[in-house]
Amino acid sequence: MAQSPFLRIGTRGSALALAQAHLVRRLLAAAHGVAEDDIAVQVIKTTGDAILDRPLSEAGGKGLFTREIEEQLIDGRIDLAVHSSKDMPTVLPEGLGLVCFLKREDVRDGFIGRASATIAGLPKGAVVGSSSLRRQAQIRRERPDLQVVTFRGNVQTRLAKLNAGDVAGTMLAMAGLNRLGIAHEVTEIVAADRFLPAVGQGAIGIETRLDDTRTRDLLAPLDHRPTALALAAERAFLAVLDGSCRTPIAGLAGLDGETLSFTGEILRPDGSESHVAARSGGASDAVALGRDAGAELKGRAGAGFFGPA
Ligand SMILES: NCc1[nH]cc(CCC(=O)O)c1CC(=O)O
Repeated sequence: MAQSPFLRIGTRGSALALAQAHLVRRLLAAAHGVAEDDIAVQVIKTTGDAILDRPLSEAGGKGLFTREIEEQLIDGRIDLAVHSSKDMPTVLPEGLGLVCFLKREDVRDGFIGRASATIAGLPKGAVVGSSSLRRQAQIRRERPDLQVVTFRGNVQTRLAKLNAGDVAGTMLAMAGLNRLGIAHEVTEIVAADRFLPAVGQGAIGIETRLDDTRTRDLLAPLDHRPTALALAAERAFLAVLDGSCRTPIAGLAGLDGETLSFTGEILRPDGSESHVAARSGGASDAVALGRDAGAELKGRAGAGFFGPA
């Protein structure tokens, strides 16, 4: 590596995070005609990586996976941080922003079943593992008889628990499985209008200091406008509703020509009730579309919808 690298990327150390950071490194090297070795990838351990024994929603939520990385951005020890947009809080530290989104991967969830290839085929009362409150609620809505258990750890840990027979099935994002080259494990791909995905699912987001024009200019060729517009709508929706991380929320936007369509959903944790709001409009209205759908659902849900605070 050169004396001082062309760029310094910060990332978490999970296999998925590393795959994503290396993808961004490859794209940046190709876009600017530099060697991949001239772009440093720095692994940063976060509080979230260290907590494996309880649901993250109880440990303090989404910021747990980003704080240490953001400190290094602010200190200038790294130039950019590569994230799964899905894991990013809607409010970022002062001076930082998600300034670039790569073209989105598959937005859908995949079911990996052992007792049955499909969710519908699972025996009555079967145990399904999921770490996501959204997926837990969506599974319970379809199959109130199933026992849904919280299932933490990275993708590999979860597959190991599945193979050990701890559960009859689990659900993971197709995007992560594709990036890890293990999508062949999936026994049922679930359509996005059946399990509406998490806000940001499948989209890699890149965070920088907002005043770092050099890095922002270097990232510009990687930015995928349809994904960025979809994320603007989805994150505006989440920001209206995101009282806490203990809330099953889903949202997905897509650009067709210059028309942006957004669908958002909130669910009771037990899946017994859900509400959907949809909006479409011009690309320049992305934030307003998401916000408006969020406000509608907030009004329809009323206090206590997501359960006791
Ligand atoms: N919270 C973990 C997480 N964050 C992003 C992904 C998958 C990749 C993506 O959605 O972009 C995953 C794993 C999963 O949900 O299966």
